Amino acid sequence: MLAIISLLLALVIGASFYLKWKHSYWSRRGVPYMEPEFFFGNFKKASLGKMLPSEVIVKAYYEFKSIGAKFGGIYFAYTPIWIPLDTALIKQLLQKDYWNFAGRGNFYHHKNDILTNHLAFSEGAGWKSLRAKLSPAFSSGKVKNMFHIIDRVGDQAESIVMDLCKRNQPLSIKEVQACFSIDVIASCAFGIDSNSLDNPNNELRQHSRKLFTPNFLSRLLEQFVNWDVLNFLGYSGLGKDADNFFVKLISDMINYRDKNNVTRQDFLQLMLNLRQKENTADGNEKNVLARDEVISNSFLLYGAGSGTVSSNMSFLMYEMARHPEIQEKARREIWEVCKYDPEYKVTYEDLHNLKYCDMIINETLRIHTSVTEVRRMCTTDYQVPGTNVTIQKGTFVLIPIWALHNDPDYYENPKEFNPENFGEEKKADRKNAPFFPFGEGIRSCIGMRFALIQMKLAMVKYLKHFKYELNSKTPKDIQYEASPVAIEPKGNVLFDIKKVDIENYI
Ligand code: HEM
Repeated sequence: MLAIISLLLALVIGASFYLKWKHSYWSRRGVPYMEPEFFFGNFKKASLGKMLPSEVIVKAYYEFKSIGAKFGGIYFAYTPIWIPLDTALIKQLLQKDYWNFAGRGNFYHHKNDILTNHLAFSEGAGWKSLRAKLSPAFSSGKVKNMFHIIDRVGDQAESIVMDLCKRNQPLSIKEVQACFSIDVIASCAFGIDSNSLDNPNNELRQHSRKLFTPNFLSRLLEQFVNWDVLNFLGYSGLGKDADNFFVKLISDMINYRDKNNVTRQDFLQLMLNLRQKENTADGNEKNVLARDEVISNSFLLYGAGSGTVSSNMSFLMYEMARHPEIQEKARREIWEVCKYDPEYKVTYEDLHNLKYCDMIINETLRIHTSVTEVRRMCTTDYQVPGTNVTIQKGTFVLIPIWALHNDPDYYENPKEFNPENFGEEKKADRKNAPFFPFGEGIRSCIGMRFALIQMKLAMVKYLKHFKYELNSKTPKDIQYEASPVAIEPKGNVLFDIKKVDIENYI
């Protein structure tokens, strides 16, 4: 008995020394660090729901900045994460030295977990080749071809607002915008009319809700258990239900198009066109894009393109309701572009003339940076320039863009919503101020152009005919909640709607 107790005691003491040693990783490397706590590292409050994970990164940013450090280290449980804060260093990592950080370190299994075998999770040469194949699908010409899809869904959103206005009901912006974004991207990435605006509880929406619900337990499992073991045990990054649903949905659509010779101008078609054969170096033939790659990348565009746009539009409209004078200025610009005609249909080209709306979008992306960090994994040992610190291969890197965008050293009164931050007058100051809501460098967001067009057209649809005020149930101060792809405004955000008096604008 005594022997067993002694053995257990020795194991406990050994384990505790080992875990302490794991938590000394950054101090052993001479990197400033935030003091970790047992088991949780620096994410105890975040794990207990008392803080957002993104707020932990903001806290770390200011802690390191207060001691004049250019970078620092934190721990997710026992996994070290490196946080660079110096803007010159960040630019170097994302641009000149991007090849040292050619991965993101997400959970994926190429053979068995089809939906995670896509551009955003791929690394190195595989990523580079896939990115080159997919990039043409996001050119301005291709995005312009999809404008009519966004416009049609936008009209539907506009009539929903009209209907609510007539019935004197408040608008739940998160709900309507989520359906708006899902319908646009489902049409462009899967080629289906999902009709979430008319039927918010359809099957696609239900599976999407699960997809966008953060799952801390999964993230922990992925950190602690070998990925091949997880896969052997039947674990999938998204859950089996979601896997089966989305794979079947996209496969059915591919089969339908192949069988009926149907073509459309959307992302799915552009990827299907890449299935033609190419010659490989060894003289064989292979598809430029395999069928599974079409499925996983369609799914990626859906996942990356719906949550991000909808959270940003919800923040933007929240700010409009909080700032009636800014809302009014945007509306006047929209009427001007619409040639003061209530029936005028805005064109793709017209959107370029909405300069003040652009400023509002940028200010929203600055202050509420929905993708709060740019994530990388170090793929070859990297000596930080001007130091003797080496970041080891396999280290996670988080670039704290939300913190940088709200740092008073770069933006005066950073918590004040001020579109003038992106006006002509501040152009010179902006050169030194960090602003990269879509990331930076060769791996920045591939969907940026598509996202910006969608947001601007959504502004036209929401603002031209209606005014918004905060409903009494909606807090004046914006609070945040997390989703796996973005942060979004907390809770149900309701606005009271009034139809504008057209006489004031024509
Ligand atoms: C306002 C909306 C959006 C924001 C704020 C946003 C932000 C970002 C950010 C910060 C990244 C990481 C960039 C980096 O690592 O340097 C990213 C990557 C990506 N985004 Fe977006 N995004 C948005 C909309 C979209 C849309 C609409 C799509 C697709 C239609 C999309 C597809 C992607 C993809 C595929 C990647 C991975 C690119 C790669 O690894 O090569 N995003 N996005």
